[in-house]
Amino acid sequence: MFEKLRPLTPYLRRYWKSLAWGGVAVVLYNIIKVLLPAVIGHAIDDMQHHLTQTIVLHHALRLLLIAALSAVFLYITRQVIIGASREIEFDLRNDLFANLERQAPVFYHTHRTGDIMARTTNDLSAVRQLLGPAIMYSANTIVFMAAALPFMYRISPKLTFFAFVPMPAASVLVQYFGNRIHRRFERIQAMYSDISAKAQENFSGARLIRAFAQEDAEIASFETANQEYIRRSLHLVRLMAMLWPTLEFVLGLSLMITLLVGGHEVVSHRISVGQFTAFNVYMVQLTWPLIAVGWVVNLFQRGTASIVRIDELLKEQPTIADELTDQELQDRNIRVGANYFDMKGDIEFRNLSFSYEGGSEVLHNISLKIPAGSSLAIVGPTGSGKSTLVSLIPRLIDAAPGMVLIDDVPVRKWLLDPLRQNIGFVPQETFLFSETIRQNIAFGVPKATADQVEEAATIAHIATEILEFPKGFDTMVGERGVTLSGGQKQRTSIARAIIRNPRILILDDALASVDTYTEERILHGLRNVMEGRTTVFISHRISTARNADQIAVLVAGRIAELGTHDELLARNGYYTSLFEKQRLEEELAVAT
Ligand SMILES: Nc1ncnc2c1ncn2[C@@H]1O[C@H](COP(=O)(O)OP(=O)(O)OP(=O)(O)O)[C@@H](O)[C@H]1O
Repeated sequence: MFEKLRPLTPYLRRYWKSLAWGGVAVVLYNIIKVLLPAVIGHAIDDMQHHLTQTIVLHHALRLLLIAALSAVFLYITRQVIIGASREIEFDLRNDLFANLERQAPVFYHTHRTGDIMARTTNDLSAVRQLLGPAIMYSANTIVFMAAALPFMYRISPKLTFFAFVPMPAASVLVQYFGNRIHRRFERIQAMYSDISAKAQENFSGARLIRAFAQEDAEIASFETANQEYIRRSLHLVRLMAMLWPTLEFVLGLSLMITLLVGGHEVVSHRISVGQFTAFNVYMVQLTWPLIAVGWVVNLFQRGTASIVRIDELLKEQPTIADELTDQELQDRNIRVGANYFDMKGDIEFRNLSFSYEGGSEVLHNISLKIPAGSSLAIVGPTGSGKSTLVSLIPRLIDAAPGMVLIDDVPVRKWLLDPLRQNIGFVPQETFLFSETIRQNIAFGVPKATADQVEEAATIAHIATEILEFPKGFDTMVGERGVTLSGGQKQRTSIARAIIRNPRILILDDALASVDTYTEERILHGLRNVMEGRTTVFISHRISTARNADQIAVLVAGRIAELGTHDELLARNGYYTSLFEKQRLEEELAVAT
């Protein structure tokens, strides 16, 4: 079990001072507490001999002092140990989030959000309980036992021996139940992850579920999962329900033995009534800690199951990360000096072939140069690999080394930060945060001024619509605010890319939801802003593509045609047929 706790070592080391102070407080608390039965025993013995008002008062004061001191040390124990457990939980949560934040986008395709959420909440809380209450109670139990045993032994070795006879049985029981609790708890947590994932998908997919009238089916399916969860939980409850009374029975057994053996010792005058009472008080004091062992074991088992699950996420290495060796970094710095982070914006795909993990090849032997300051439009049938191709530029996915280059340097030999800071990317699926429109546009540019935000919005042709909202740019978006239309979201997303003042702008079908008139005005604005910068845009519309310096037609992962609008029309291929089709559509639209 301790092997499984190894991931906690660095955190425990960080708070060793607090934990050491907690340890000192535990020792002092228990030393004080162990004096209580002795005082009671003396008081009772005194009652049988020479009891005076003063002696009673003395005993009472001693008890008061013990109560006061033990209260103080208990306070310190709880404050320090529970406090440290909260601090460790805080650090773990931060580390977890930071590691999740570094993962490549593909990580979130292969891991369910609900499962990740369950690990960062429920499991984290189980680990905190292990570090706080579980450690505190077990330390208290162990120290109190160690402190009380010499006192009990002094009263009567024989009585001590018999009183503790049932204890090995308790330890065997705890061990046996502990293993089973651990296994059951793991199964419960796995089910909890499933339920969280299901709930999360239902909330995100609310529109789809309503549109397909699948509420009842989803409720039924959720209930099935929930039933399985409760079934597994009740399994654990049954186990716990057996553990506690069994432990209590074992303790009852030892109290009975104490009475039998102790009574005999008193009758034969080997120990006094006071001593016998003190012994019983020790046994009673031991009852709760020993019963708590069952609970503590449960906390330990839950905590270890959870730390394993958390550690899996902590150990996850980002599949896309900086690949420059220190030597390469140094060489590059010397060669380019302070301008290392500067980018001209030349893009090249060199004999690029690409397949997603476990899948067949999506892009085949693509060679293409996009000179800095020029524009490239990519058109092609759906699923032909357009998004895949542009995602390789900011390394959202990685091709084999040397296949994608910027300024003649393979993208994998760029540092991720400067690479991505120089690229404005508008993905196919827009995502806005539940913040103000201003914050959404200024995302990644925290120092952006109000003027810059408005200017970016003007170029993206969204400013007028934003200013019509009662709170203008300070309007909240999403769950706590307005719902923007698909086209408004796209344009906000374009403004977000523009404000970064990127050397390379990539628009992945980012004008699909705006009408052709607005599209033309946005493109016109972009042409001015992107003067001397590189633009790559994917489109299904000829109207978007026609003015680009180069147009690439991608069919089934290969470049089928490449050239300017006029050159491609002259070839009479896919591009021409797309052009004819769209011209016909336009004519029909005008005619009707
Ligand atoms: N994350 C992924 N994992 C595995 N396969 C993927 C992934 N993303 C895309 N693909 C596959 O790669 C191929 C190309 O997809 P891609 O999204 O690049 O096409 P596209 O030309 O942009 O399509 P569209 O015009 O419909 O957006 C498709 O067959 C798709 O199923």
